[in-house]
Amino acid sequence: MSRMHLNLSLMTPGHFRHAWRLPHADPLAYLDIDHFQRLARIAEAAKIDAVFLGDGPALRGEIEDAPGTGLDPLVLLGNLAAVTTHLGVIATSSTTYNSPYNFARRFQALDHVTKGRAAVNVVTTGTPAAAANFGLAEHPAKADRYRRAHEFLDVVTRLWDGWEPGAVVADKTTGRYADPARIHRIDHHGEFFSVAGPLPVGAGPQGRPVIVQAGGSEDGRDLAARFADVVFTVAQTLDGAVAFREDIRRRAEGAGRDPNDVKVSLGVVVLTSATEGEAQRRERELHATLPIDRLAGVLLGNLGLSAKDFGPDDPITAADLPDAVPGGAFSTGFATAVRALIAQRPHTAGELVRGSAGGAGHRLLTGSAVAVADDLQAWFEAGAADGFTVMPADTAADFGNFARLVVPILQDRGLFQAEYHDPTLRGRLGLAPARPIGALP
Ligand SMILES: Cc1cc2nc3c(=O)[nH]c(=O)nc-3n(C[C@H](O)[C@H](O)[C@H](O)COP(=O)(O)O)c2cc1C
Repeated sequence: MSRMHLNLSLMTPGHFRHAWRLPHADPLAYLDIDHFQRLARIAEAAKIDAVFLGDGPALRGEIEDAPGTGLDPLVLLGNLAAVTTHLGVIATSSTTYNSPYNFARRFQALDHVTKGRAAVNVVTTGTPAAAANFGLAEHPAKADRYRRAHEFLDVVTRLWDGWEPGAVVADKTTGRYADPARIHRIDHHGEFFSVAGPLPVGAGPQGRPVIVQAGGSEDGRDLAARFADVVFTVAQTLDGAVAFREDIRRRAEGAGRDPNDVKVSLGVVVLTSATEGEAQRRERELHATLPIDRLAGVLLGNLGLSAKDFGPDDPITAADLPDAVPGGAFSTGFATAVRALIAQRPHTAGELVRGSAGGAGHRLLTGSAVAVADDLQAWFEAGAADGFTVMPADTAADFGNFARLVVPILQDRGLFQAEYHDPTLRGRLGLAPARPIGALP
């Protein structure tokens, strides 16, 4: 029986960003390293593959009603390496608002300090506000962001591959430390970057950190087909998820890769408790924290609709939707997921907001541990994903509930690992050893 992969998001206070209002919640937990170390230990005890943090280099969302983006994921996740031994760490980082040399160096360092458990979730950044933090008058157009991302990852992977195995000889007798002939410059000159290389040190245990990609547009899918080891995706419908995974595998094959070397990790917001009744009660409590009118306006904007035309309780039909996702949407992937839901039947913006935990697209799965396990098993066995990136609805409750209540059911069914069988994340994901995509001189 094939096994699913499971990642857990550390997003705090939860994928319900307004969960900070609940009586038990600590409104500053998203800044507390003890909170995150506690979560990392819970995840490792459950044999979770990796913990994950989304990110954007700007204050995102309305800070007036909820915390948005939190601590820099690289700094935070690097700290968790010190309190874990097997748990992978997936830090989101931008190809638009970074230099490839520093990016390559930082994630190579993360692979060394985690002893082969590092992954980067590459995004082109969906938050226009980031542009002003980097001296740009406006957020680059998506096509330009993706063209830059291709060159960016080509440079990064070639830098990661720049030191051949055995470049360090460390001969104490002759005093020769390394063989310069086995350490390669890349001398890249392209549209966006000029980078000489090499990096100051050689590769970590994985050769290359695992590359996760999140972006569901045509350009996003092409980038994933060429570089991604894992694609983090979003779907509200089973058919939509199955079609996306088939498309990614087809595109990877078209890029000359083995489609089994690209794993699809489907995002799902999980709200689970020991009983169905308690889960439903908690869902009502979390829904009550949402500023529905404002969030409905954000969601309508992502669909290319206006809050002037649709109130939170007005049904949106497929006929109301523009032919294509608007260019300014946070993510085509998210908007496509919601459009697929509306294509099944009309939904109100309020329903869509509640059904995606107040966000813009990930499916909310509420239920008892058995019901959640049944649902994940059904989507996995239908070919919707190679695994899931589980986003706790209320991290203070659902992170631990998922790890302690749902994971053992999946393990008992033979659907998830009961032990860590490989010390590196790349090995555990069943990925081919890292190999040069860009040609070394
Ligand atoms: C599942 C998923 C997760 C994403 N997470 C982030 C994120 O954490 N930060 C971010 O800036 N963009 C995120 N995005 C958006 C894209 O990565 C990217 O930033 C850009 O908006 C293009 O997305 P698109 O190809 O889906 O249109 C995410 C997209 C998807 C589909």
